[in-house]
Parts: sequence; C-alpha cells; structure tokens
Amino acid sequence: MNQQKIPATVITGFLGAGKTTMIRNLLTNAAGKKIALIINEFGDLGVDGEVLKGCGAENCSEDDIIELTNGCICCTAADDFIPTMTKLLEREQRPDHIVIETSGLALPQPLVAAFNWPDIRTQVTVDGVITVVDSAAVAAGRFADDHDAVEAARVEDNSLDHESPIEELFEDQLTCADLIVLNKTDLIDGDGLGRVKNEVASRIARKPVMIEARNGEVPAGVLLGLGIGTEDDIANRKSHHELEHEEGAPHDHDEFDSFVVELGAVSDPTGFIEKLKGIIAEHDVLRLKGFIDVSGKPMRLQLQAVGSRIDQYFDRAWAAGEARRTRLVVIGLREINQDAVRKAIEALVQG
Ligand SMILES: Nc1nc2c(ncn2[C@@H]2O[C@H](COP(=O)(O)OP(=O)(O)OP(=O)(O)O)[C@@H](O)[C@H]2O)c(=O)[nH]1
Repeated sequence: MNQQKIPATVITGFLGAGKTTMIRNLLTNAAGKKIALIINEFGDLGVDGEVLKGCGAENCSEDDIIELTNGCICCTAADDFIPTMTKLLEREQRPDHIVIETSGLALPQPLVAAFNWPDIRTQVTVDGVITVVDSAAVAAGRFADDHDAVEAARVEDNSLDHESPIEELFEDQLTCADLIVLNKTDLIDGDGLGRVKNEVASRIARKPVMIEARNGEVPAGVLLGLGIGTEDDIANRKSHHELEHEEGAPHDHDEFDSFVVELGAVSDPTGFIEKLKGIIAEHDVLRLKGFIDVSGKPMRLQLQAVGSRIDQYFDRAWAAGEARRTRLVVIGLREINQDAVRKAIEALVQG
C-alpha cells in the first residue's frame, strides 16, 4: 500500500517581506505539481488571496487557495486550521504539496505543533518552515519595511493570544526556520548583505541556512523540493539544468546545484540519519530528498530534509522485481563541494 504523505511547507516572515511575491512566483514555476495554499491574513483583509487567485496558475486553481481570516493561525489552530486541513485532505483530488502562508505576526511553533493532530499526522508531513526576511529593512536596522505598521497591527489585534514584542517575533520566526530566504537583495549592496547575514546569525543559536533572493525568485525544487526526481522513471529524472529551465521558470538559477547520491542498503537508519544531519550542517546542504533501502525491511524509507529538519517514514513496499537501493538528491548552493558530500554520505554505509 502506498502511504505517501503530503508535504506541507509553512512560510513565515513579517508584513511586506515578500511572502506573497515568493508564492506567486512559485505557482508559475511548480514543475506541474498541484499546490494547495492556505493563507492566513486577518490584518490586511484578503489582499494576498486576491493577488494569488489572480495569477491564474494552472496547478493552483481558485479552489486550491483557502483563506483563513478568523484570526491568527497559530492562536486559532484547533478552530480554523485543523478543520481546513481535514477538509482539504478529504478532497477527491488531493494536492501534491500544501503551502501555508502565515500572517506576518504568527509564531510558527504552535502551527507546526498542530501538524501532530491525529488525523493530520498520518496524512501530512511538515516539509519545512521557510522564513522570508526583508533584507533591505534589516540592513537599515529595522525588521520590516514599515516597522511601525507591523507594531501597530500587533498592538491592535485583539485576536492575538501572544503579545511578543516585534523583536521577539522576528527571533521566533528565524529560530523556527529550516530555511531563511533573504529577500529584496536588489535593494542592498554587498556590505548591507553582510550586515543582514550577521544580524540574522546573531539571533539564532544554531547555524542558519540562508539563501538570497530578489522578488522571491527561488526555484520550486529548492523551496519545496518540487520536480526533484527521486523516483526512477525518466519523466522524473530531471537534471539540475532542466530544473532551471522549466517552462515558466523566471531565470536560470546558477546559484544552486543539485546532484544524486546512490548507495546500497542501510542497516542502521537511525544512526545513518543522525550522521546525515551532521553532513547537511557541515556542507550547508539546503535540501535533501529521496529514499533509503533499509536492510531487512519490506518497505522503503522516504526521507526529506530542509536544512537540519529531517522527516522520514516508510511510504511503500518495494515492488516485486524492483531493484532496492538508496537514492538521495542533494541541493545546495553552487559552491557546495559535491565530492566531499558524496564521499561523506557514502562513508556512512561502508561501515
Ligand atoms: N525591490 C523589491 N521589492 C520586493 C521584493 N520582493 C517583494 N517586493 C515588494 O515588496 C512588497 C511586499 O511584498 P509581498 O509579497 O506582498 O509581501 P508579504 O510578505 O506577502 O506581505 P504581507 O502579505 O503584507 O504580510 C510588494 O510591493 C512587492 O512587490 C524584492 O525582492 N525586491
């Protein structure tokens, strides 16, 4: 039986950071995958929903864009978010990926915790939390382009149960992020970008996984892992080059690199995954996706990692006559040392 779960990505970031712009770009560049969008906006009254519905992307129809306007998604998860997810999962044509755009004031942690709800946990896997940062604002010593507007919205909003000052919210959104998108880099110079990177790094204890973007243009493979050929069929075996030139892809993205590592069976998947985390951190791997052949197990272990978040579950039995193997697609920045990553991963199964 196929027990494939639907990956869900949470996108956070302050008002005006560029979340909607990034998602809009994503919808026109989604490698033919069907995306459902849950948008939580209660401050700016359905504007983002209208913008996104208006983009006419085939893989995300108006029905697939669901707006939650009854309050902050992280404060009302049980009343609003969970029933919405349940309905989405009951649909005959289920999405390939769920994207949740939180309001700029949401705390990601409670939302991520909501994915542990019994009905949801069995059908959906949290792919990752992506936090979009307004680099121009941060370089100028603020967190948002209109800092006062964000603060005013926070103070005025009666539906917010949490009263974190804006700086704490910024830190929470960064701390929870598996991938940080430094957007609006067109508005700053190299020195400014350096300051932004330092500022972001100084606010989180662990090593942040950061990428730079203009107008939220990040390939769907990097952002959501879409179109990355982890399966064996030719249609899915898109090379790095092909991925960059998908129809509708805005630009070529020479700043990213992807490659495949193939291995034999893994006898200790827990130890393997733990060590894989170290390799991901050491080599700044942005995303890793694939499956593991676990010795002696009839099912294959599906694996997806965004930054240091790794999720794994047995998705289906190996078919009769199917060659069992471990296959991982690795995505990093252009500078990634392919050989070193490959050797490090290979060494994990060589005892
Ligand atoms: N110069 C520049 N402008 C950008 C970039 N990304 C987004 N913008 C602009 O910034 C403004 C805010 O972008 P949105 O995508 O609406 O931001 P958001 O995070 O969705 O904001 P809210 O939905 O209000 O929380 C828009 O006018 C965008 O056109 C960028 O990389 N560079």
